[in-house]
Amino acid sequence: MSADGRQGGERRGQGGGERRGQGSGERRGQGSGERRGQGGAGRRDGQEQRRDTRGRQRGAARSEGRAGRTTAAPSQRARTGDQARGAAFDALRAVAESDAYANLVLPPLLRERGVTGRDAGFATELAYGTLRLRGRYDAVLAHASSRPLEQVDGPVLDVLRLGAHQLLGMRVPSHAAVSETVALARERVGAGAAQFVNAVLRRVSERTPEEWLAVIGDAADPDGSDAVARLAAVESHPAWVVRSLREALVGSGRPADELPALLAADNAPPRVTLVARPGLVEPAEVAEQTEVAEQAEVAPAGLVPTALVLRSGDPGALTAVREGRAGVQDEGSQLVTLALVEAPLDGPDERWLDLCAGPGGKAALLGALAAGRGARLVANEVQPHRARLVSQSLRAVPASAVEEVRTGDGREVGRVEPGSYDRVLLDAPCTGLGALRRRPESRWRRTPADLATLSALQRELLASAFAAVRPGGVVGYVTCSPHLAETQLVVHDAVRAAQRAGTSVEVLDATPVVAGVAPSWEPVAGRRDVQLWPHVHGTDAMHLTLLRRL
Ligand SMILES: C[S@@+](CC[C@H](N)C(=O)[O-])C[C@H]1O[C@@H](n2cnc3c(N)ncnc32)[C@H](O)[C@@H]1O
Repeated sequence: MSADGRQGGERRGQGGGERRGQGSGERRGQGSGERRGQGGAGRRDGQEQRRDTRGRQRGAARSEGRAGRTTAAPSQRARTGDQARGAAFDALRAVAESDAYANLVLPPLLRERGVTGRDAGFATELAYGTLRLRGRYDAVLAHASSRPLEQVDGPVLDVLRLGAHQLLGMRVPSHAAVSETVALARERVGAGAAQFVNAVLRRVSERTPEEWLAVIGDAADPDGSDAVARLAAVESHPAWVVRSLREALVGSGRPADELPALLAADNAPPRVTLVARPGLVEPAEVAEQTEVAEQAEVAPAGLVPTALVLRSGDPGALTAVREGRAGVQDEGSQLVTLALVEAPLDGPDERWLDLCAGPGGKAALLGALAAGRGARLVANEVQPHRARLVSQSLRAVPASAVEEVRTGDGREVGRVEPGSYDRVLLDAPCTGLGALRRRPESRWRRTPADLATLSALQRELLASAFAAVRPGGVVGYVTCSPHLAETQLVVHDAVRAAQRAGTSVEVLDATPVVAGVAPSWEPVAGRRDVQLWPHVHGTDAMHLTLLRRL
């Protein structure tokens, strides 16, 4: 909870995600790989004071150069609504109408409107939290509304969801949450709809969040026999995702009863993790820069030595991040990259390939490590604009360690350059079901049909990786999805297909390698691959299988 009675907002830029169709991985702009500019909540600057205890902006009119409006009648002032809520609403509409990504539309909206500091944090948590918890809030609103939600216009429903998140997810005082949201409704969807919003939100405010969870859980699962339906409603995930995550937990050797904790972790804003790229900057130097930047605070992230958690402040304010010597990168991404580089290898270790490199977070870490070992990296990416981001991400890596950043279809590389690389990273395009906390809307967009398309692509890319690596070389197969159809099944099928085609590949035991780079990580009995989890490791649910071509 913040000093003004609301829960702290999410840092801007936290809710990563990629453009549609680009599969998984880190967020766009990450380091330049991941997004920058995570100002938002938690900043101890003058902006913090600008929101009063009712969650309203104070002095916003003055700071936005519209001081003249403050002389208007109170009713007229209310109609101007609130810039932060307005921006959150517009982001939700862009997501609904234009298939936009919230984390791509909201930051520019906030910049254009001069919403900064604490207000930006409020708007970000409001938008991202509302999107993540949409399923839960729709179940609540269905109870509170006199009309079936299917008959409520999209913009009105989005206003209601924003109100529900303030009441139940952000603990904005009820009177402020209702009156400010009704003002927003009046401004954006009209007076009649505002009355409806008022009536529904008042009903929502009559119960505590805990009471609502019991109500919607019981409605979804009246006789206590359908745990998936209950969890889907209460933890706001589509039922097929709940089932898939349960299968992934069990299939990776974890107990099914961890499922509620996993789903809850998907609903929490992720922490901002920095990578200090080895040889380019020391973690201690990054920490010192945060002292200079004053508004930042870092601490070791805990799993791998390159990772630091940025507790507050804007990563973009750090010189090392601006220069590309450090970046914003999930700790799981760091772990799998470090593990590939540490995998035992006989013979030369000179030429590395990142087969699906965009936007370049792992490529930058690989490049930094390659520079320290006298190796050279080829980074391949199918989309030209993402290949440009890879180059940007590699800007601090010595040129001698970067052979080429190229645009091309990774499925062709094995055929065109057979047996040419000592280590190959395949960070495959995937559903991103392991990074739902970063991509607020993605759980509602993904469908089981995506799995068929993506897993076919993953198999082809892995076949290409097997062909591109030299005999004795190592392939790291990585996804930021734990879905078994994208992890274990793809590996199993691709190994068998390679065998049939005359290429022998063995699955290496990744556990000693990962234990070497992440001493606090605990292996799971009976498994040679590695599956990370947000509720256990605080990372995205990254998967790693290490393979050697024989
Ligand atoms: C999971 S992301 C990679 C994230 C990246 N490794 C990082 O750490 O920043 C997958 C990438 O694969 C790219 N991709 C999709 N199909 C591809 C293909 N056929 N060949 C090469 N890259 C492809 C996508 O555009 C996307 O940039």
